[in-house]
Amino acid sequence: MPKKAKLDKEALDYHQFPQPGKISVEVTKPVKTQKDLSLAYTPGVAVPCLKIADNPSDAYKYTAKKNLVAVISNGTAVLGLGDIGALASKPVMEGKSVLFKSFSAINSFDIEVDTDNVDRFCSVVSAIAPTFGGINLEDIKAPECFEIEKRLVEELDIPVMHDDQHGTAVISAAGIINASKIAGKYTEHLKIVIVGAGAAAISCARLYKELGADEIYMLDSRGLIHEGRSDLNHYKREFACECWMEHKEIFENADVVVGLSKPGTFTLEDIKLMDKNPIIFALSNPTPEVFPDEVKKVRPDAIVATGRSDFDNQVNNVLGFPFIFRGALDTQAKEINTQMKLAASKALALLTKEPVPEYLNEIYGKKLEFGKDYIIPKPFDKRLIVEVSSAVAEAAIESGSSPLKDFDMDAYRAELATLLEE
Ligand SMILES: NC(=O)C1=CN([C@@H]2O[C@H](COP(=O)(O)OP(=O)(O)OC[C@H]3O[C@@H](n4cnc5c(N)ncnc54)[C@H](OP(=O)(O)O)[C@@H]3O)[C@@H](O)[C@H]2O)C=CC1
Ligand SMILES: CC(=O)C(=O)O
Ligand SMILES: [Mg+2]
Repeated sequence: MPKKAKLDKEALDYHQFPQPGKISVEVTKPVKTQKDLSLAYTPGVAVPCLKIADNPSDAYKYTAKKNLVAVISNGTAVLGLGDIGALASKPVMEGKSVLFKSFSAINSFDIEVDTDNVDRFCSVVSAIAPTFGGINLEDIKAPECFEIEKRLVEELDIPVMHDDQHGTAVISAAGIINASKIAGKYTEHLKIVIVGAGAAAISCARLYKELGADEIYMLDSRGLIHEGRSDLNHYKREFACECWMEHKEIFENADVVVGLSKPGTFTLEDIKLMDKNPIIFALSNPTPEVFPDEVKKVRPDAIVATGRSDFDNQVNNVLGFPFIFRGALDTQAKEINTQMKLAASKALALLTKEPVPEYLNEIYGKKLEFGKDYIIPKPFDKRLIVEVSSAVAEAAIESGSSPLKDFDMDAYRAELATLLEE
């Protein structure tokens, strides 16, 4: 059987057996006796209900809210598959819930909302928000995603983050910090081309600017985004360069290309034009813009990353949202701000340079060492929860997003280290 057909069959079997889907709900209190039932359900359950009615913050004390995040999509930009609808997005959203639980011990439900109307979507999400400690928006297309996130952040008193925007920005920024070091370049001097101008691309460009990069060229399905175009929304206009230029000129001597679009939107010919040690992030999922083995043939000096789990350098938001929400939930942060995102990027970049524990070398079947083929940590690295979540928590407190004052960071790090113990 061809390799692709074999993987397709394995993926379907994985999702179907032994029972359909990837998540279930577990009960955390004893429910074995009449007494248990009278505590868990009526009459006992009325007592915490009335406490919460008197004091809403008691919901964090008596319910699962504190450690529960909703993964919510309307299915309009599912991976790079496009607008396949709410129901068809469910395997991805269940998958995000799996990653929350597996990598940061956060409970999560996936919720697929069948509407592409911004008002309707926002009113559904804000109506169900009391259940949750945080909201992870996923795979909602641009430009609607920007308005949706803005409104929900303003309206709700729990952290709300659109993962495709900020998770992707945090991880790719960490990748750029490390790859530019390996390439012998400064982030401030990079010429960066971003192919795609949607949810992920716009937010990535904003965070790269925070890192000091200011030569950024962005392309959408109609080509270069420049001031002469009359078809740009104001999100794209933020990254319009002054003048139109030829496609060839955009890639000439570029240091970095970040693909956040779909397969085939830039080519090996484009990559050949780039500066020495080019950094190629082909991040579209499941099929990258270009494949690493093809890039390596034309540019052996390239540092290449994809969003996939089956190549080196997985630049994927799986390294972000579990740990960002962990730090935000634990500090009761009201929002996930730029300081928290930058702290996450820097923690990821730093962790990559540390010696890799032996269990990870075993999982990946090779010795992992900071360099061209290891620019970013691996998702199974159990140090991520400690390093990234504590960095996010610290930034939440320092930036004032968290109301907590006397937070014991050493004790918190020690607690984080125990969360993934079997
Ligand atoms: N690795 C990772 O962690 C992540 C990867 N991604 C990937 O990024 C991609 C985009 O996701 P997202 O931003 O959410 O989706 P959006 O739908 O918001 O954006 C898609 C963008 O791709 C652009 N595009 C389409 N065709 C071309 C083309 N020929 N040349 C240049 N740009 C083109 C669209 O242009 P136009 O505006 O003109 O329609 C649009 O700006 C997906 O493949 C997704 O899997 C996303 C998040 C995380
Ligand atoms: C990884 C991810 O969130 C995406 O490709 O949409
Ligand atoms: Mg996504």
